[in-house]
Amino acid sequence: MTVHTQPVAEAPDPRSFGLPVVEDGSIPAELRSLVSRVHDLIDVVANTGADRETLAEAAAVVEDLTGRLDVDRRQIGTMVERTMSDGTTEYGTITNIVSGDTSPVAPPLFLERVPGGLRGEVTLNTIYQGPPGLAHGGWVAALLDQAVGSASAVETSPGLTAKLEVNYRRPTPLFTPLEVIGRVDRTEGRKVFVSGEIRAHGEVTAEATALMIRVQIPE
Ligand SMILES: CCCCCCCC/C=C\CCCCCCCC(=O)SCCNC(=O)CCNC(=O)[C@H](O)C(C)(C)COP(=O)(O)OP(=O)(O)OC[C@H]1O[C@@H](n2cnc3c(N)ncnc32)[C@H](O)[C@@H]1OP(=O)(O)O
Repeated sequence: MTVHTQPVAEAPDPRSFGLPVVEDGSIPAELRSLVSRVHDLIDVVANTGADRETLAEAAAVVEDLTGRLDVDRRQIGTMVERTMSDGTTEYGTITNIVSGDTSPVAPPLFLERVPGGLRGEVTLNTIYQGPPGLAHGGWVAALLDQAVGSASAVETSPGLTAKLEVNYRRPTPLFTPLEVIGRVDRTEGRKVFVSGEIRAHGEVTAEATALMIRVQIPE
């Protein structure tokens, strides 16, 4: 007797909220390289002293490239599924401005799991400058928001930030490796109390406490 088996369709992970999902491993190396080159371009453009002729040429080249790349745009909300160092997966929007794989504006921040939360390293260039040589306070808050939000998502389930309090202890320097940490302190139903910090040379430059509210994951 021959038994015909049907391949079982894998149910979509509810953590992707029914949105299109791209696996991080399937992002072409060429796209990753382009994102990185454009990231460098943003920093260079913000600081260039090139002559007018070169600037005009560059603007035309970039305009042309923009036109060529503006095809098959991804749906807003497209998620990336990332496999962490411990083998677990997490979801985030692929263009997330702080840590999205395809965002040329993202620093980028790679967070890895540690007991109770996440830890990552990032070095900021002049794209993120506020005061001279220092990170903009809004970006410091954005890094902390992402770290605590992602920690809450991986330790419990995804949610939105209801409240974020940042204490700026010391200036956060550019061009210096920063350690970014987010952790879950306690959970009460949908409320997740989280905290995190940024360190430069081992010293805390900013710390945050936040309240994440877990959203209903569709059945
Ligand atoms: C369409 C949803 C899709 C979600 C998909 C998520 C995928 C995530 C994937 C991967 C994570 C990656 C990480 C991201 C990191 C970055 C995070 C951000 O940038 S988030 C954007 C900025 N934040 C907002 O835009 C929130 C705007 N606010 C709201 O939408 C609502 O206020 C919300 C959802 C936060 C709460 O609204 P309610 O109606 O669901 O719930 P209520 O009943 O008001 O609150 C629940 C409990 O929380 C308390 N609460 C709410 N806000 C509070 C506050 N500000 N302070 C103190 N308590 C508060 C309330 O008192 C209540 O407590 P009691 O249950 O009664 O004990």
